Amino acid sequence: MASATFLSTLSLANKNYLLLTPTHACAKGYTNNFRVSNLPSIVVRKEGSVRSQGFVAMQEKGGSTLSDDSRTKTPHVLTVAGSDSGAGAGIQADLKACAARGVYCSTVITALTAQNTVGVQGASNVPEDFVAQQLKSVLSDMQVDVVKTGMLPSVGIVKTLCRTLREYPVHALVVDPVMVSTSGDVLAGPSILSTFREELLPMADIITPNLKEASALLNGMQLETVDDMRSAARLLHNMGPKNVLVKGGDLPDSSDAVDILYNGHNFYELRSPRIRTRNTHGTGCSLASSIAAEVAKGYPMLSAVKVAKRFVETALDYSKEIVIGNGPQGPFDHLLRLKSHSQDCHRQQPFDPSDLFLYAVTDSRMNKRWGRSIVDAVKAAIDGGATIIQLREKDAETKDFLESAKACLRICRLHGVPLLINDRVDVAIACDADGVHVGQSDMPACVARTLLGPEKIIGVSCKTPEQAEQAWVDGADYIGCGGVYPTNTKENNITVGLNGLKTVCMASKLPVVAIGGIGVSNARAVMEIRTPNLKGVAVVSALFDRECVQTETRKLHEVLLGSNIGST
Ligand SMILES: Nc1ncnc2c1ncn2[C@@H]1O[C@H](COP(=O)(O)OP(=O)(O)O)[C@@H](O)[C@H]1O
Ligand SMILES: Cc1ncc(COP(=O)(O)O)c(N)n1
Ligand SMILES: [Mg+2]
Repeated sequence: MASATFLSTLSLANKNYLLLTPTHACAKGYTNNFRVSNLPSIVVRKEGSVRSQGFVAMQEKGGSTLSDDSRTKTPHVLTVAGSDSGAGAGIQADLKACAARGVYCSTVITALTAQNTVGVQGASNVPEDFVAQQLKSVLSDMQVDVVKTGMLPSVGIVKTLCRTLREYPVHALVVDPVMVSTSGDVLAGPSILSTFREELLPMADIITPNLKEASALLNGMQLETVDDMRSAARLLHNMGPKNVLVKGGDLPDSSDAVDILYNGHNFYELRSPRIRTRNTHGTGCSLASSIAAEVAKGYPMLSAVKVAKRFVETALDYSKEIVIGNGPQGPFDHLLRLKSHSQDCHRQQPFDPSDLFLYAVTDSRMNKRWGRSIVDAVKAAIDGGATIIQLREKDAETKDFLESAKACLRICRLHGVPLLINDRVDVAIACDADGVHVGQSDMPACVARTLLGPEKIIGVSCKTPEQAEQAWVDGADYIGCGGVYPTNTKENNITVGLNGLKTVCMASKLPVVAIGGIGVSNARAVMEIRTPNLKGVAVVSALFDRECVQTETRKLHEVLLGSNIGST
């Protein structure tokens, strides 16, 4: 890097600093801890430090305030590892772990492996100079916080990495000294051991060997007990890394998954119950990436390791029964999403506006008055022809509400009827309902959308064209418009009438369901306003404040069919 980019040196608190231009600092990867776009700023680098810890940014105007602006940057982990064609371990596991932990992950690929749940069928190293090129591309531009290493299959690649890291220092280095896959296949031979010991380990903030790898680094030392793991951690620490985590996933006869963390002063024995599952392929890679992710967010090492271990344990527990591949070691599900899609009868259907045809909205007080449970009420409404259900339980205790919601969801899924939760986004998430319905003073639809994800159904109550427009902008799927007629279900509710309904329908880009005082006697009049996006009626009292929910629902269904709209 040309020395012309140095502005000058500066003495602050008896330490020498180099002042770099932001462009230069950015190119060198020194800007990890603050916002570069906040120009004009001067980057101050502590002279002689190899790492970027302790970097400070200083405003050019108003000279004396030093500020760490780290909050504005996206945490970024670079993984330097091998590709696993089966995507359980290696680069693919790293990407998934980082995504699950909410950090950005870039990738430098060191080797391609032909791999599945049976084992490793082949491997091909990426040429050393191309590894160097990938490293430079990412590190010179992308403000990496933490580098995490996995499969480093040759001495040349290890040396290339160490050299590049000296040129482009990062905040922390996490080394998973991958040598043997869980299936027992060799991923990096013994020839790399001395380069690991002499060059890479001393640069590491943490190394995460499993039992076999710790043993190999310690010339074949036998590791069979937790005490052995402690001794190994101490010996490995002498090789120079700041922290050593000896992983005990493969510890024989242990009912717990025990890992030992040693930082040169203290030992921490981290225990979690051993999950009984075949799906442990990629646990080591995912643990190291998750540690890197937490460190990139700014957490101290002990917290990072604890959170990472809890994450792997949670994902293993969630994934213990998923079936991928025929071999002895399956991958697990980092994003905790695969199970619900594999159970056909529990799959959520995509939203279809014609589902709004006969929309049954429960009310616990009414059901109580008639001596029926919410679950029985929902069952009866579905039997009578309800096409979508909303649980609107304003007085229920959260625990009871959640239990009823889960029971109702089972019934709804069996019948292919969507189930939404009124107002309580937390309950909807907890029971994996099909969506929520929110009012104008509830959680804004755009926030609910962020929490629920893109495919859940979101409905919003609207009385005006402006509210309908906002619902569209916020990413809602439908709007509920009313009260069309006066109703006792809601206190102080303004009645918009058929005219108000028509105005909102004509302005709305979304499908509309009419609500408020609607029943057998007036449903036809509502549907006869005949705007194409009015898809149905939502009903509370006319179904649930009656003796027989099923009969009332059926009657309303017939009236709606007679009005010749909507459902096909
Ligand atoms: N069956 C399991 N249940 C819970 N945690 C596990 C299980 N197997 C491994 N782990 C944990 O996963 C992480 C990776 O460990 P390990 O499998 O020993 O590493 P590697 O994949 O490198 O061989 C460790 O934190 C370990 O304790
Ligand atoms: C490309 C590649 N890198 C690493 C591993 C280690 O896997 P595990 O995390 O199960 O020990 C692997 N099997 N393949
Ligand atoms: Mg393993």
